[in-house]
Amino acid sequence: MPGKLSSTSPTRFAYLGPEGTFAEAALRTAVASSEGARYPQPSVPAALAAVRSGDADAALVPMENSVEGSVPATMDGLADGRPLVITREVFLDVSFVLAVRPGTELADVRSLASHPHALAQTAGRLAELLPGVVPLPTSSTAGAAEAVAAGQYDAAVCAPIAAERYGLAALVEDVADRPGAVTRFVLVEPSGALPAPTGNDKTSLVAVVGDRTGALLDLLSEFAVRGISLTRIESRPTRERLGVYSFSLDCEGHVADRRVGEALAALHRVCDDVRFLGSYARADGRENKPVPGTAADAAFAEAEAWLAGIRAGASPG
Ligand SMILES: O=C(O)C(=O)Cc1ccccc1
Repeated sequence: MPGKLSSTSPTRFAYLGPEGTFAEAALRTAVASSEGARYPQPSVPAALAAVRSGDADAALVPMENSVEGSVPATMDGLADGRPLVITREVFLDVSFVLAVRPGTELADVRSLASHPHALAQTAGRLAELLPGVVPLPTSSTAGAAEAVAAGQYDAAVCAPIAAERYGLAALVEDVADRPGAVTRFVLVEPSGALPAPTGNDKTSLVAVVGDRTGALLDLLSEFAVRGISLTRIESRPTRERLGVYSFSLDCEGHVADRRVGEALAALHRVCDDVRFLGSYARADGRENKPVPGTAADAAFAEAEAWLAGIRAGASPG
């Protein structure tokens, strides 16, 4: 693996590279350089593989965008393979420039490349600016900028900082169709890492439901009856056959909270498969909804004591 760090290094952070990606910007906002070394990877699967192999201690990868939705490589990379867990989420405002080699004008641009999410968020403007130019996907925005510098494409959609990093000129600034886009990144670590509850946490998981009537309703009910609010749910193909899906979701609360732990245990009973993807501090600037008194840890503890009493032969109270 290029640039592998020695095991005596401080924390080794893999990220979707090369230098100049939004993932790098997100990592810089989340982790001071004194806390570890940054370690660019050519793709999301490569960043996750670096953690699985032990070449990196953690990886920062894009999870979803407010305009374009989830990043399939991250969703599928976390759902399959050796288990990893999310220990942190990071939100980043993204804005794009159309970057070219200095001297290139719009009329010279015959090829254009970027990460599919960047292309999707700029499709309207690009069609106006460059009619007839078919955009090509790359594994990152900065990867496209690097390829433009190498003469592989005429233009890239990337962060202003990537244009600078690869000696390109920003021919058009702010090329997004909708201003204000936010991307959510996640820091993932080997399974077993579990940040302590903060009181405002989220839990992520993937559940495979059976091909039967009401299977998704059963899954949702386990959250609803315990007063747990979902913040995201989406289906992904399991790639086994059409008709079998996994549901990737985030809910409010920490696995250490009784209601969340019991919901997870219930899913383990009612779903074909459940993978815990981590509990971590909520970082979108919003507060979890108030927990009904009947779903608080104290209510679970009281009910458990009551049941234990019955089982021990105490007179029903
Ligand atoms: O390619 C990048 O720079 C990334 O970090 C992925 C991405 C792509 C488009 C918008 C946000 C994040």
